[in-house]
Amino acid sequence: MALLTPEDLENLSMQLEENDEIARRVTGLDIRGICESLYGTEPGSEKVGIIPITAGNGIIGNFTSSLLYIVEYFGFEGFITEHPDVTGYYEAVSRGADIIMMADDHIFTAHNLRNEKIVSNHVATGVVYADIASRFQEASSKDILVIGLGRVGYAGACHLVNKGFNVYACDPNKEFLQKAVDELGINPYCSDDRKKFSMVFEATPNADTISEGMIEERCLVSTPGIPCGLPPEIGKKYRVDLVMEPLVIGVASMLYSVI
Ligand SMILES: N[C@@H](CCCCNC(=O)[C@H]1CCC=N1)C(=O)O
Ligand SMILES: [Mg+2]
Repeated sequence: MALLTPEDLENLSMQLEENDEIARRVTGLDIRGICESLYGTEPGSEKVGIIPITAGNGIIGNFTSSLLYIVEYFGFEGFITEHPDVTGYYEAVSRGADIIMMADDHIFTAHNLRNEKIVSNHVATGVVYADIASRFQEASSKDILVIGLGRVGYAGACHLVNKGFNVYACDPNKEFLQKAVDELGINPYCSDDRKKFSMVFEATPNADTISEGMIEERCLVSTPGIPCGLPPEIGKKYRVDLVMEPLVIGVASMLYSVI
């Protein structure tokens, strides 16, 4: 999984404001509205304990402080434990956390101790970015393209199939593609197909995964990025609206999915 860097997490509030405005313009809802509509939930007074984890590559600068900012922005009460790891877990529960958030290099999870709901950042991120793409108000049909069928892309594709969209998907890994065809009934797509889309959900760890032949004149691309799959010159030429930021939208989706 692509690990965040402290630089990815600089000026999150500006990235959030920009994406809130774009989401509102192209879907009619801001991030909060999309999460409420997606999960049918609203924040109560849940207390969120954020635990730094030293496993693997260890602490990422700005990570837990970014989580605290996001938790509070969406109306929850949050705190970062003084200690990391197991000691931090004990501290969070002792301090009355209703929801525990923590991440090693493989899984970033939110676990609600009260209703026992648990979610990974992969699933929550895939679902919310796919949902954003599917809400494009200028979409010309129910056809939607999913690029990447890893843990994030697969979760998003599954959500879109359940919402009744015509899901076309591609992945260089033929096993990932076959699994999605077999289990989700998606239509396999390859870039030399003549079909163009006005809604694209991209979930790959690569740049330049979106090519001119894939997109219609008006098009919404929704992706957690890192890096961005849309080449800037194509974005300009086709007046593409892009919803992309590294952490906030995925974390908001995690929180709303476990309350
Ligand atoms: N153990 C570290 C956090 C490690 C997070 C690694 N996971 C990612 O970078 C994922 C999360 C969203 C995008 N990539 C700490 O507690 O500071
Ligand atoms: Mg995100």
